[in-house]
Amino acid sequence: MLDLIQVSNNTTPCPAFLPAEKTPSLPSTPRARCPRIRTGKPASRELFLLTSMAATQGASDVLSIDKVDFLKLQNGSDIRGVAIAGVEGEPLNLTELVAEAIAAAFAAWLLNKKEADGLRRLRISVGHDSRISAHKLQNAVTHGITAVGHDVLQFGLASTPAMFNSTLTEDAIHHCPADGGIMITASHLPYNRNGFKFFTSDGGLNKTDIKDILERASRIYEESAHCGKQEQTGVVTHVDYMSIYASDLVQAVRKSAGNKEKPLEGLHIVVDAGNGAGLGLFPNHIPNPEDKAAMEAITQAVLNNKADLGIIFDTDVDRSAAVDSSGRELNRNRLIALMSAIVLEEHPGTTVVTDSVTSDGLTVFIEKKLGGKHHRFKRGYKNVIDEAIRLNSIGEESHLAMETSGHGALKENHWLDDGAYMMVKLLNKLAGARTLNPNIGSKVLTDLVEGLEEAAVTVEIRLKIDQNHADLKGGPFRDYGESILKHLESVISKDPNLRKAPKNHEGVRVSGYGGWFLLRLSLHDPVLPLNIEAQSKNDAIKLGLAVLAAANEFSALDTTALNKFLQQ
Ligand SMILES: O=P(O)(O)OC[C@H]1O[C@H](O)[C@H](O)[C@@H](O)[C@@H]1O
Repeated sequence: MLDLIQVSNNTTPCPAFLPAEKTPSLPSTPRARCPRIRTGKPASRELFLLTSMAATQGASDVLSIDKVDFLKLQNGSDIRGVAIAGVEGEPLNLTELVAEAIAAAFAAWLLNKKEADGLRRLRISVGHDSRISAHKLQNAVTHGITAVGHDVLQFGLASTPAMFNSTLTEDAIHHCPADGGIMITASHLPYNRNGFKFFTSDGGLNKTDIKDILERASRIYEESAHCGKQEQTGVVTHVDYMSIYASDLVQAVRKSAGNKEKPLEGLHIVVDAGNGAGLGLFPNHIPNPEDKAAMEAITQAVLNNKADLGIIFDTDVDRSAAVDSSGRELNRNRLIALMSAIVLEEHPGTTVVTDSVTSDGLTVFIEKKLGGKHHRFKRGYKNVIDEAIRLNSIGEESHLAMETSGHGALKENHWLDDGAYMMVKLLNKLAGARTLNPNIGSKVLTDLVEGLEEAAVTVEIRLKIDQNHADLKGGPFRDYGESILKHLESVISKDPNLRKAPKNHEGVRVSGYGGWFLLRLSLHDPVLPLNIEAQSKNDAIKLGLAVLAAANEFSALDTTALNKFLQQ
């Protein structure tokens, strides 16, 4: 299903859009020389009048743009910003013009990478989730790419894993593989945010690549203020890629049931598809399988409908979780245990890489019950996946990388961070079991996590660092956070009831009172998340008090949330 919507071919691209190293230098005092540019606001706020890139705004030839700190849009290996105005304290910073510059920067970055293969004209797939800012950003991204002479495959509503997959699919009729893919999403974040994830056939881009792209985007954004209106020279093609991707997933389930056409026939499965499609405002709950309200909603739907299984995704389908017919949640540690059971059946002895907040019970389950190895690494889905890839490269076999957040990737699926594929693995198991016993339901899945020890009390408390506090002496919050962790470590070493975890890759993880805690720095925010698991509230309080004793020494750390937990 192809729909060619636009072709043109002329005009010299604005130098701002050329790859960074080829950009001719602009006059040193461009604003004085360019007749189109005048400033009407104080220099400190640098307001340019911009004529180029205006097409997607539907604006007149002249519009104004604020100076933007592009690097602030980096969120690890993603780009995130505010795309809808109106939420107090969250000013708009992901405008269409910013999005255009970022897309042009990605194209320049990708061209640099692909030039070695002789590629001059790129094909970039663009998809989006259900947010209300999706269309305007899709148009902006498309314009940013076509204005520099590359082609766009517009997929429309798509999932993040599908965008990566489009760089691997061999399908000339649908113009695949794409040289690169852009997913417009802010994952499970609130409706006013949006952002980008970028892919090549090597996987998702890493932090260094994102920084490079944002630096290029910043130059493009500022320099484009001096150019005339850009004509789009690239071709835009609409491709119904989700049908291709979905049919691959359906084939996988059929195959696991001996190529039966309808292996799940008769089962009643409830799906919560991120709770935003169509509206994009997430009216019922945050679309996140880690979120309590989200899990309660899908559990209730399963019970009310007497369904056999419930499945829940986040908005861009890279996170997922399930609920069995009795309403038992299969998320967080339980979902990792379940996936480990499935993967270890296929690959005995393999290493399962997880994030840092996984439970001690999970280690025992993977190692003692399943005969695998649990490698507890850092938080962050990209960290976990990259670590699994690294282990394989040094000869340690690993087939599964998962986070308690519901992100997960399998070696057999190109290490694609894919919530839908995780659920397909569960459905495969179910479909396979039903070929032997047509009456079997989701109990076959629940039985696989039998024996997983779980703590009676599980909490995550997020302690904020006040970045403007005098205690930080103007320094970065990360340094302050590190000094808190260091101090905690020394306090712990003097407490005979507590033991630091022998192997630990992130923060301070400590066992004691029959449970454990982990205090670490958030990947992105000025926050120290504290996870505690214990067999009773009393034991959890003892662990919490040990943290509080160290934390109290640091006046820029807000311990209100911890105090509240301790007093409950
Ligand atoms: O470090 P935190 O603030 O808890 O955030 C950690 C989370 O950040 C992002 O959402 C990543 O996509 C997740 O993979 C990660 O788990």
